[in-house]
This record gives sequence, C-alpha cells and structure tokens, in this order.
Amino acid sequence: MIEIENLVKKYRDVQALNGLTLTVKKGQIYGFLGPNGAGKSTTILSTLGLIRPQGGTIKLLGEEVFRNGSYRESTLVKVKKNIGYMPEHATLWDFLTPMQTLSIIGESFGMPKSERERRARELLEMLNLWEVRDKKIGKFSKGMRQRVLLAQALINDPELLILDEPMTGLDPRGIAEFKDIIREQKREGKTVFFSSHILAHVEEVCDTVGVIVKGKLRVEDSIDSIKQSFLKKAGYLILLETDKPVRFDMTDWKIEQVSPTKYKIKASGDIRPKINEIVWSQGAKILQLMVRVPSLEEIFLKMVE
Ligand SMILES: Nc1ncnc2c1ncn2[C@@H]1O[C@H](COP(=O)(O)OP(=O)(O)OP(=O)(O)O)[C@@H](O)[C@H]1O
Repeated sequence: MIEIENLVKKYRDVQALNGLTLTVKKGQIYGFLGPNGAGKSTTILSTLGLIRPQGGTIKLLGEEVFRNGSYRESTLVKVKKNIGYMPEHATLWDFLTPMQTLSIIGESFGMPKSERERRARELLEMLNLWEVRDKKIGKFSKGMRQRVLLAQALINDPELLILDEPMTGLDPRGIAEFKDIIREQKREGKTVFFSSHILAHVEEVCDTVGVIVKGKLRVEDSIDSIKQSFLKKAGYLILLETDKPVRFDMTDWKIEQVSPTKYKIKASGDIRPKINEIVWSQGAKILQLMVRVPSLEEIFLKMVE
C-alpha cells in the first residue's frame, strides 16, 4: 500500500529524511514510531504529495507517484481518492456541526447527497458522535474533535488510512476508544499507517512497527520479533554457594565476577540449563538465579539512543 525507497528531504540546513525506506502491506496496522523531530510528519507529508522531497521513490497502492524529485500529479490525485488522511495539527470549523462538516468533506470527494448522508450516519454512530451530530464542534472535547477528524478521514471509505499522531493529547479512555476504532478498520480489511512518539500508543494495536531515528528507518518488524531479538540479550545475576570461584568458559557470554560468589552474565538465549550444568560440575550450588529481561519501553529507548 505504501512503498518508500531512499527518501531524502532537506529543509534548508536540516536533513529531515536521510534515505528512508519502508513498506506498508495491505491489511497491516503499521505503527510509525520515533522520537520528536525524527521525521515522521515529513514522511507522511511527502507520501501525500504535500511537500516535495529531493530524492527517492514513493509508490502508493501499487502506483508510482514520486520519482526523480517530482510527483506524477494525475496518478497522485487518482490514488488519493482511496486514501484517508488525518493531519497532526488539523483544524475544524468550530461553527459547524459534525453532520455539516462531513457533508462538506463528502461533497469535495464528489459523493452524492444521499450517499454522504448514509456514510456520515454510519461513521458518526461508529465513532459515538451520533448524539451530538447537530451540535457545534466549537464546544467539543479534544477526544470528540479527534473523532470528528477521523470521521473526515474515513468519509470516502478509503483503503488506506494515514494518521499523523492521532492519539496525542487524548486521555486514557480516548486512547482506548481510538485503538478500538483502528482495530475495527483492520477487521474491515483496511490498512492503517499511523505515527506516534509514544510506544504505548502502538504497542497493543499494531501488527508491524517501523522505528524512525534521524530520518532513517532503524527497525521494521512485528512487535513480537522486536521483543524476541532483544530478549536474546537477557542479563543473569547468579549467587553461588562455593568455596572457590567458578569458571564459566563460555566465549559468547559476557561475564562479570562481582565477588567470589556473585556473577553477572549477559548472553543470547536461555542459558539457565547451561549455568546449572557448569556450576554443579564444579561442586558449587546456585543459591539464587535472577533473569533480567528488558521491557519494551527500554528496548525502544535503546533503539532511539
Ligand atoms: N518546514 C520546516 N522547515 C524547517 N525544518 C523543518 C520543517 N518541518 C520540519 N522540520 C525539521 O525537520 C525535522 C523532522 O521534523 P518532523 O516534523 O518530520 O518530525 P516528527 O518526527 O514528525 O516530529 P514530531 O513528533 O515532533 O512531530 C525536525 O528537525 C524539524 O525541526
């Protein structure tokens, strides 16, 4: 649905994208994670043709829309009919109601009145806004405004939904509701690409995560695989009952002897059986064995360091 290769974008002296490559497949919920200023919005704006990168290629829904520093405007216009977009700093017309807003946006997609009304009702019911459909948006909470923005992005029933930091500023309930809506999109077979700088926003809802750091993709994988690859770097703390030091002659373990009875080991995989074997074979006993596995938050912080 999105194929970006080697994207380069420089704003005067700021290198915002530095050879970014990423792929979003059909049906994926893709979390685009990165610290502030990593280049997430620049990627999204480039993908939609709203700013012009200097190099790289972009394909959307299988069609090449950008190459050699320029957009294929007619292709871009065509594919964008099938894309919904929610910007990071979107504005709403405060003096309009959700119903009026959706009608205007639907009209801009060339939807006939009856179709606009049907789709608006469907969306407002799904997003818990039906009760307030005729109230002015100006009085709405942040969570309600985000849901109106999402309804706007969904009005044309797009195949691909691109959301820039959609959960920023929402309270925990708003975040949970938003995640449910994203899951609902997945059930309908839609593809969702959304950015965030907060791991918790993407953790439960995304099947794939791409981590961008300084304009480059550092990792692109499922949350489970990311966890697995870091689990390999578990740390072990061992307390022994022994009258002489134990030798751990394992070249691929990082061993630190804290005292004659206390060892810290870093190693790949589950080494507990091996530790047991070595300790027993040297006539010592394990008093305590602690395994320290990094949390996903620590893994993320390590990745963006
Ligand atoms: N219009 C601009 N002019 C100059 N520099 C810009 C412009 N827009 C973004 N930048 C810079 O480009 C880099 C990437 O910014 P971008 O907004 O894409 O990051 P981001 O990951 O979306 O960050 P955030 O999470 O804070 O929104 C940053 O250093 C930012 O200051």
